[in-house]
Amino acid sequence: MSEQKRLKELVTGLVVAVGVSKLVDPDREKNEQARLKAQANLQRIRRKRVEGEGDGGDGTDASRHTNRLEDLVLNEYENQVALEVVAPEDIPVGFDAIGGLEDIIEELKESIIYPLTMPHLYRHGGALLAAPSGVLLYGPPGCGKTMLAKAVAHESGASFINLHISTLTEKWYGDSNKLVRAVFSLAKKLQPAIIFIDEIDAVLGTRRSGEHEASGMVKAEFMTLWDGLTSTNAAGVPNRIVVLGATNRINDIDEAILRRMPKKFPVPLPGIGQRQRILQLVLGDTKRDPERFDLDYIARVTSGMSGSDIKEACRDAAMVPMREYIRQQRASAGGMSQVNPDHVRGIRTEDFFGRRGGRVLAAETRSRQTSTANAQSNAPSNEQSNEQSKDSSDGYEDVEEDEDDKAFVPMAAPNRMSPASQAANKVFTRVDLDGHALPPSPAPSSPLSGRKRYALATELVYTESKDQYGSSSIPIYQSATFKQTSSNGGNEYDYTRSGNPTRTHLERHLAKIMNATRALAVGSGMGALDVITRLLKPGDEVITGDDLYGGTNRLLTYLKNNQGVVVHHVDTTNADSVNALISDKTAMVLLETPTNPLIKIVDIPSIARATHEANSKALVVVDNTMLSPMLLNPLDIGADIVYESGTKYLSGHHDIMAGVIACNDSEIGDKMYFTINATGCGLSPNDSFLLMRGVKTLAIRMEKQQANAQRIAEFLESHGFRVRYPGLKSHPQYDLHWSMARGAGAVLSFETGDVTLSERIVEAARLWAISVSFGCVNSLISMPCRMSHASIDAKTREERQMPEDIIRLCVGIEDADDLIEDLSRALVQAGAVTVTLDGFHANDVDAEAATPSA
Ligand SMILES: N[C@@H](CCSC[C@H](N)C(=O)O)C(=O)O
Repeated sequence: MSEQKRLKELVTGLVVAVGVSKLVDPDREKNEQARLKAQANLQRIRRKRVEGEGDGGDGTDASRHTNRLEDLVLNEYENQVALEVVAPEDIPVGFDAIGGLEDIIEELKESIIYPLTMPHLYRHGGALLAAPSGVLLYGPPGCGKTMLAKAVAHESGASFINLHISTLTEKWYGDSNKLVRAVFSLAKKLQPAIIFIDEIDAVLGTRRSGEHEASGMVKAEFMTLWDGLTSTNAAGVPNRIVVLGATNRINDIDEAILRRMPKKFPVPLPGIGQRQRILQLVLGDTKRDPERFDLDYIARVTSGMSGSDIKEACRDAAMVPMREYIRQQRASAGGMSQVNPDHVRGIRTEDFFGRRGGRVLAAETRSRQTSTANAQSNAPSNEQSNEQSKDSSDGYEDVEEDEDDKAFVPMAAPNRMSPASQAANKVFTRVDLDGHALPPSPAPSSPLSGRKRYALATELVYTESKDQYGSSSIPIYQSATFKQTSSNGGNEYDYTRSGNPTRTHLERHLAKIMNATRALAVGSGMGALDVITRLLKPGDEVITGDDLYGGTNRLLTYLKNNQGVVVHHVDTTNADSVNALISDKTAMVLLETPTNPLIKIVDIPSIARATHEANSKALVVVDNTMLSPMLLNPLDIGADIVYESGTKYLSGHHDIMAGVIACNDSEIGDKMYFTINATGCGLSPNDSFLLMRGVKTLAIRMEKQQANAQRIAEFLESHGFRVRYPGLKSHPQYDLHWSMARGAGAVLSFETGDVTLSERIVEAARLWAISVSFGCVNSLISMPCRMSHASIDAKTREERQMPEDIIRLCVGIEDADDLIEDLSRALVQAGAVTVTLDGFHANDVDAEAATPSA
């Protein structure tokens, strides 16, 4: 046999032998690798402990009573578990990297670290002074529970067994139990040791009927061995092993397991101070726009977000300047060949509020910063029952530990904090216009927080609240006052005039759907305009329409007569008329579109552009009540402030009065919030709840109301009436309207040419209620000059050419045929139409009065 042939046979034999051995024991290789890795792991622990031996400078004796690690012989299962062991010295997180948790840390030291590290001190107290064998950290995901657990291991010098569910899940029946036994036997060999189980609810969740037998056996085995930890060894030395669990679903943990963790520590969402630190750390050396980045503001609006959410929001925001730069480069002549990272602009506040498709909401030339406050912390106290501490099941994963996690410093629940740490963690770091601590005011609903932005119909329904019970609907916090934790305050809310959780929830939701960074809810639409017009001072000039809601006209007239504000009424459908009046005294341009009741259309983008070009300080304010955010977002097309009567479409049932305001400018938002707090016009908790409920059905109501309105408008037009409705092609500003809006709304008007005829029609209607207002689910009919606009005196109405006979129809969600039938009958009964064998036709209407003017 040649040398070459022999070599070939040898190699073949070896290959076969290895193959056969694999067939005989497919896990052999895996086990061997585990053994080697585990040995390497333990070797590191041993080396560290030997280095630390005799180093009793800190008063601890971590190495005392420890088994000689070089003598450790591990079985195959212990080897598998040993893969999850981390030497305390290898954990880069200590208590000094955690801020705001002093009380919890102190308790952790007393109840775990000292008994683990100085057992001789505790011996005289017997079992009473031993470390508890189980400790639970619970709270929302992404708040640093894992980091806290690791810090405990680091500080105590204990071996850290980071137990993953996959470690205990073995395919061979019975192996899982062996692994559980290995966890405890290894912990005994390595003690002091911490067995850390993240998401303990997944491993040791509530036992249920029908549960797999193996799973039940694992839990039973785990509990038996856990109970054994309380026993002492032959020398009377207690075990120094603690099972440390972390969960964001405390209610899902088996009762029997919970009893074995007598110490429970809430780790709530980060407070304002922690969020500032998180932002500092996560943003690191990310380039910031010195003029347009407000870290404090971002810290405030991220209230209610976990550390991992904030990190995700930062990641999204940081992409905006980069994306913008790449687009510019692609579009430029130089293309991508001349990219220079130094030319990428710094991150701005507005980058945190990007909109779907990367379109940034913020107007390029205007500051988009907003100040807001904090949401309530929902973390229950240590003593609270499990039921009370159930966290919302929002499906977020807890953050993986990495360097960035140093930022996820949890804050103790307020009622656990000492006055000193409360002072250090003072919640309200901002002051109002008078220099007083700024109480809570609304933050936007969704700084991106890494989540997809849905279509409006979805966003209207989808709410993000971290209610402690996961309530689907925001609770009504029917409370005027909120208890504080010390004389310094310390809680998020103090007095409902200043802020109320139900109102805050609504305001955040409104901000989201109105494409604003700040929304405010007050007692009525006119209350909203009152808040806005308090931005004016004597000598300021306001330019507004000549076809204007009566209440708006009344308030402006009051300001003109009593507050030294100059008010110009012009035809705002003609942008040139507005432009001609703009001067450096112009403080506000106040627009309605469609106008009420003549349904004229105003070109918001053109007027806003011209206004801002002529006077950058002038504010463009839009009353969007006629369309609602469902059909128009004036802030997207140049407005600075938008307001609406929440009594109308937003609530939809005419069972509350409400007003909402939205903007994207922090200073303006602060000023308006100041007025609301100072005057006490904030929306009540109960009405906030109702408005929130109404908003959720806005899309479906508006859809039906609009479809009905279109049918009615076409019906009237086809019977010879001149109808004012932007859904009709005959509307002279049809194209302009559709260039801005997503729908025509559900308010239309028509004239009869005769006031008494109009009266007869209105009074003959049965299904159509004679009522002011609009946007409600039931249909209304009114004569504006007698009703909603009666506050405009007859002379002014005449000057402004308001047709006294005009009838306004506000269409509801009823069956359209019923509405048409009732209206037909009313028209016939009132004598407004001539009936022929072919149907009926409007009697001659004064064409001049009835033709909508552009
Ligand atoms: N009597 C009230 C009339 C309210 S009108 C309500 C609504 N804005 C509408 O246009 O119908 C008043 O004096 O303000």
